[in-house]
Parts: sequence; structure tokens; C-alpha cells
Amino acid sequence: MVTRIVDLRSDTVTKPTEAMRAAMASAEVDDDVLGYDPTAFRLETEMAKTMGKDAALFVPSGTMGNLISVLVHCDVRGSEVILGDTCHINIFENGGIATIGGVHPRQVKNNDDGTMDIDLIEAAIRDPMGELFYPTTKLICLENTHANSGGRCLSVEYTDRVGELAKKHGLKLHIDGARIFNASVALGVPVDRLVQAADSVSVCLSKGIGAPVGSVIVGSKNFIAKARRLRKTLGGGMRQIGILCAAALVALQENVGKLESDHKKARLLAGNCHTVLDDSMRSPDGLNEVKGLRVDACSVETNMVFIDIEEGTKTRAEKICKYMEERGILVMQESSSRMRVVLHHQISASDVQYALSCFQQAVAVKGVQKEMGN
Ligand SMILES: Cc1ncc(COP(=O)(O)O)c(C=O)c1O
Ligand SMILES: C[C@@H](O)[C@H](N)C(=O)O
Repeated sequence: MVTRIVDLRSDTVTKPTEAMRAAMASAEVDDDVLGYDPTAFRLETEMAKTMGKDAALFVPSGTMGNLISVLVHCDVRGSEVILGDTCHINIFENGGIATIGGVHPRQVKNNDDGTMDIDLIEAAIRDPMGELFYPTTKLICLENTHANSGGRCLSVEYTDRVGELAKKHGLKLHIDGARIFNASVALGVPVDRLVQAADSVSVCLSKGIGAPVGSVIVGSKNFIAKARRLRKTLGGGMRQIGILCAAALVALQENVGKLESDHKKARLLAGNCHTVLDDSMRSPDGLNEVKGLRVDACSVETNMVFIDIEEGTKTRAEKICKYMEERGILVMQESSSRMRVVLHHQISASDVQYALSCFQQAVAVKGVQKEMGN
């Protein structure tokens, strides 16, 4: 009988802490459409300062944060945005920038590390001489950390170079910073420096930061004024949102300092990276030593681990996920041969060891071994 659920599906699954619930219950609130909810104002002021931008706006989700940001930058018909082919905006947001915003996506291949080659970005910029035929390039989007690359971090040097390219061509730069704090902690770069080159950033508070709901977009005062209006257009203008913002303020205080521990737990689960020299990061064994599974432990930079089923094994991800779920461990199935686990502050080191042992059993169990031809 399962007595405890170890939820590794995502860092979006965390439950509000008692401190968050207490803050929600006592939050000072007002109508944020007719004026300013005072707690929302506090959160937005804090986030603008933290991110090094002039203004900020609370939004219900990261998806809406990205949509609003793209639509503010791409404000004329026929606009085009350059973005990665495996980025969240392109894969997981229902194509909202096109279906709702009429913005044309111009995909550039994402590299394994989440970057796009800068020369390919530049090659994707439309030549104004062809304006009779071409959409108009208005925006470049980056994603840091890059989720579909396994939570890989974009360096500040790379981000600055893309920013210089955008400026050179009169374009804007938006960063989908759903997990920007994870990148900041992993890189050891202050978050405001990491996004310095960006005109706008969408930051999820409901992921590793652990708030129950919400994201914040940051940018110039003029950008945020337009974003506020667009949020209302999209139905995101909400009334006494101080109840949600109070939890986010607590989350920012409580959890940014725990992100490094989330990363360590991810490395513990993934296993040794052959290039790791620091023994404090070594783990005696990890998923990368489990026969039948393949994990690139060296690509684990933050809180995500992608787990592939080795070539030649006949088991499938859904079988392993089911086996794990029967033991109280929830894992995200990415495909028939790929699974993802995401670490967060409500996963303990003992949970990690339990998950590791269950994965080992899952691929050692007779049925699976037989299928694996052992
Ligand atoms: C990289 C990235 N961007 C944006 C989002 C969207 O955030 P939300 O789920 O709050 O809409 C997510 C995940 O949810 C994400 O992983
Ligand atoms: C699934 C995806 O939309 C979500 N952002 C996650 O990483 O869990």
C-alpha cells in the first residue's frame, strides 16, 4: 500500500507551504483591475528590482506571460518571431502567438544545450528589401533554462551576444525565463545580469520557486503598460490577486535558496558525470548506471533529468511509469522510450534514493528483463 507520493512529474506540482497559506489568508487586497492590489504592487515592485527592469506585471501563467510579451513586441500585422524549434512557446503553448496573436513563428533549430546558433538566428532575420513577400521580423525569443533540452542553462555571454544581434537589426529580445532562477543559481550569475540584454522576461513563480500560481513579466514601463492592457484583453485582469501574490512573495523568500539543493538531488539521481571533479557532487551510483536506461548525467545542469530506454530493450516508458506509480512515484512520460523527472523542494534525498531503487527494480523485474532479451 502506497503511503507517500513522490511527485517527480514537474516542479509545477509543489503544494503551498503553511507559511504561504498563512500569507494568503492574511493578504492585504484590493481590486487590481480598477486600481492596484497592494500586495500585487509589492510583488511587482520586488520582481522588477530583482530582475533589473523598470516595471513588472503579475500574470496567471507562464503561457500567458509569453503570449503577452510576444504580442506586445509584435504589434503590427505580419510580424514574425524567431524562436527555437523545441522551445516551450513553440511546442507547449497551443501555438497561441499565431492562433490568438497572428504572429508568424520562424523556427531555428535548438542545439542540445538549448541555444540556437547565432549565425542561424541572423540568417533567419527577414531582409526588409523583401517586404513585399516576407513577414517582418520583430522579435527573438530565448528560453533559459531550456526545458526540452533537459533544463540546460544559456550563458550570460551567449545571451548578451543574441541581445547585440537583436539591437544590430532593430529587433527586441524576449526570454522565456520560466526557470531563470534555476539558471542563475546553476551559473552563479545574478539573475538581473543574466537577463540584462533582454527587453522582456517571463518568470514563473509556480515552478521551482514553489508558488501555487503565477508568473511575472518584467520590462520597461512602456512595455508593461501595454502588457497590462493586453492582459485585460486576454481575460487575465484579476481582482484581489494579492491572495496569490502573497504566496509568491513567501515563495521568493523561502525557495530561491533551495534551488541548488534541487540541482544536487537531480545530479544524485542521474549519477556521476565523468567530468565531475568535485567529490561533493559524486554519487555512488545513479540512473546512468542502471542497465536498460540511458541518462546523460553530464547534461544535468539544474533540476531536470531525461531518462531514455536503451536501444534494444523492449520495455516501454509507459510500463516503467506504471511500475513506478504503483510504488507511489510519479514520472512524466515524454514518449514511448523517454521519461522525465524534475526535482523540487518537496522532494527529499531519501525520496531520491527510493526513486532510484524503484527504477532499478523496474528494469530488473523479470518481465522487463525477458523483454530486454536477458
Ligand atoms: C520553459 C517553460 N515556459 C513556459 C511554461 C508555461 O508555464 P505555465 O505552465 O505556467 O503556463 C512552462 C511550463 O509550464 C515551461 O516549462
Ligand atoms: C509540461 C510543461 O508545460 C511544463 N512547463 C513542465 O515543464 O512541466
